[in-house]
Amino acid sequence: MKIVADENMPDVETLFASLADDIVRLPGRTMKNSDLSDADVLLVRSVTQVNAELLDGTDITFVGSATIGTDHIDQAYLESRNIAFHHSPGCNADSVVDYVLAAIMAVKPADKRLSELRYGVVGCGNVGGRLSRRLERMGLEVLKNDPPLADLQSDGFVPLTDLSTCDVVCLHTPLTKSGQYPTYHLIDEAFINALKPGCVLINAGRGPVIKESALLSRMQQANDLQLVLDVWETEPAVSPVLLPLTNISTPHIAGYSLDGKLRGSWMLYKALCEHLGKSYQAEQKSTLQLPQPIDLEAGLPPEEALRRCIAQVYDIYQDSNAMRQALNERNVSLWAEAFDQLRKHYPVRREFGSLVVSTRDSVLAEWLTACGFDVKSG
Ligand SMILES: NC(=O)C1=CN([C@@H]2O[C@H](COP(=O)(O)OP(=O)(O)OC[C@H]3O[C@@H](n4cnc5c(N)ncnc54)[C@H](O)[C@@H]3O)[C@@H](O)[C@H]2O)C=CC1
Ligand SMILES: O=C(O)C(=O)[C@H](O)COP(=O)(O)O
Repeated sequence: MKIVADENMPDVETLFASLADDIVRLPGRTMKNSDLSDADVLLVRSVTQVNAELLDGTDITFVGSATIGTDHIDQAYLESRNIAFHHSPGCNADSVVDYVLAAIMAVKPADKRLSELRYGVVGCGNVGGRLSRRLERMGLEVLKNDPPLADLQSDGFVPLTDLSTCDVVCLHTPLTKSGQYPTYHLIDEAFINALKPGCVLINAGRGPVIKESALLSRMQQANDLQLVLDVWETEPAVSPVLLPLTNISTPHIAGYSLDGKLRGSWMLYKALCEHLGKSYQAEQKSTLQLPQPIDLEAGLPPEEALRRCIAQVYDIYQDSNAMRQALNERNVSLWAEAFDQLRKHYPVRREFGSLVVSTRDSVLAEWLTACGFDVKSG
């Protein structure tokens, strides 16, 4: 069996060696039909468009995407050719939630406590659901918008327009252009113009969910939103006009904890084993080094404790500054390439849950557990 896999998927050789005679690694963005002529299995990330053009005439029987999102996959085509498809739902959801909490702490007004702000979450699945639960457990007020989920369980959701009263709005929908609730340009002029001055708008879902021209228009007229953009309408190309108007700008790395990436590869390994009727290890074993544990004195203000814990595992400004520097030192025509290079060479980042926090303060212990850390109290 021959596997062709994206070069940026970790652990493929270790996991899949026993299943394949040949494993070939290729850059995902430029994978083409002729690369797959004698392959049986294709493993991709979000940058490969998997469709008739890529697969017609090939003998691929299994496609795996080590991602949560599936907007790059023509699932109807795969079904029509009876090609099995699996992705990795939830694999990097905690990583995205960590990113959002780090972003909120980085850009929230210095004179406001977290509890003085109202939070809006659009899309409450794996990522938005976990984010909402963490925020609610932290005692914060959260307005949730998710029409497909609301249709199923009715309680606890509000219309999108209600979120214009929020101080922080986080976008976590898939990118869809059809169906009852399409998300393409969901965040349009009407929503953007209704946002409160000072609102923090965070997009760690998919770029085209925001109509960038409408965002640009508000920012050019009023420059009164705090923007945290991890995803971009035309990525890997980034708007050179929008970039300087953002507070935090990153190259689609919200889900790039090493934990999340390894989980994505593991989920595909498990799916392929099941597809082939082969047995596999019951659990994914982590060999990752833990971040330096942290001890927190009793009586520390909770937000200061959170700040120290986040600093131990993730510096979001480092990511943002790296992107700005890489783009600003190049001609705009080279930005797309630079964006992909930043993603390819992304440093090791661990999830909040990998940080062991010790404290005797039971209030802090409860709060930091809610924030997602591994707290040892007492
Ligand atoms: N920036 C990054 O690194 C990452 C981005 N993502 C993106 O985030 C998206 C969400 O991820 P998950 O939460 O795991 O997906 P999910 O499928 O678990 O949840 C998506 C939620 O969005 C809801 N939704 C769909 N249409 C909607 C609409 N019109 N308005 C409001 N809500 C709507 C769905 O009902 C569902 O509950 C992914 O599809 C992917 O595109 C995911 C991982 C990493
Ligand atoms: O899982 C998803 O969906 C994502 O957006 C991934 O974090 C994107 O990473 P790549 O697949 O583009 O490496």
